[in-house]
Amino acid sequence: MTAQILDGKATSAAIKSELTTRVQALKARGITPGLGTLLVGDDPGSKWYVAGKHRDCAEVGIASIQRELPATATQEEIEAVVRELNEDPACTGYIVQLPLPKGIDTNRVLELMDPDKDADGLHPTSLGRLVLGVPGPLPCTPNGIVQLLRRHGVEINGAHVVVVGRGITVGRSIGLLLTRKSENATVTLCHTGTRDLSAQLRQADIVVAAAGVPHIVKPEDVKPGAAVLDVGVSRDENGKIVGDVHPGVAEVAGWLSPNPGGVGPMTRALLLWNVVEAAERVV
Ligand SMILES: Nc1nc2c(c(=O)[nH]1)N[C@@H](CN(C=O)c1ccc(C(=O)N[C@@H](CCC(=O)O)C(=O)O)cc1)CN2
Repeated sequence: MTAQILDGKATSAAIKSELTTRVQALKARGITPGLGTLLVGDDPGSKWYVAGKHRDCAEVGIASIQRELPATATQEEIEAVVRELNEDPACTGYIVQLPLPKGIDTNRVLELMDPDKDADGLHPTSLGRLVLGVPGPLPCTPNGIVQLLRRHGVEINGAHVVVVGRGITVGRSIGLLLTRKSENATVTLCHTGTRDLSAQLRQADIVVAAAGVPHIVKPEDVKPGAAVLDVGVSRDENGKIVGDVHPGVAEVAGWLSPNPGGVGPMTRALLLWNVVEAAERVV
């Protein structure tokens, strides 16, 4: 078997095209959605991701507000910019690019954000709303995964999903989405304390690999025909991306998200989605 591709590039392009129409409708009613970004430090990867977010905004007609601080910025200086973005009417949603430099209390920064402007869906209020089933921004990578599966016709209803990794951006939050009545999956969350990861993986109809451990999901761990989403990003000695999923999985799985070109572009598209939805909510 050679797995069918869960094509994040094509799917994100389709979502961006839908969002362009929604942005035009908002503009016709006098509302211009604006995404703010706060980048602290000069990490080349973070710079590249932030630049990509603004390119995406330009593509769909969302305005851009870019704030940058040096790596030496203090907690107070970062919090001052967060307060400015909270007050800026042109900024209808924003993100603080992660990770923040060592020594900065990230949770304190995130908690200071106006939850109604949380474009990442990672503010404690947004996660609480998700638990309670109250409308609000959804975490971008988990929502991107749900969209990628739905738009390729992969059955989520009743599926057993095994998630590897308990980080807040993906592992911990995706279970909240997938166990909603609208998705109706059963979710097992595996992590470094899981005794027999292979045994868990072999039960999965859908695998979400978000551990950041190269090739942690091996072909012999995957049930034939399962859908496998490769979220982990590690780099080899040449800087090339190495995912959490071994390439041999393509011979066993029914569906596989490439990495790059799978979940990453979806994360970017779902960020724009949150900005548009937030603007639509205030109309
Ligand atoms: N505030 C946030 N910080 C971070 C997030 C986030 O969602 N919110 N996620 C990551 C970085 N990230 C977005 O910020 C991100 C990473 C990767 C991609 C992506 O499209 N990757 C490409 C490959 C790119 C490459 O070759 O390096 C792909 O998968 O095809 C998008 C967004 C950490 N910080």
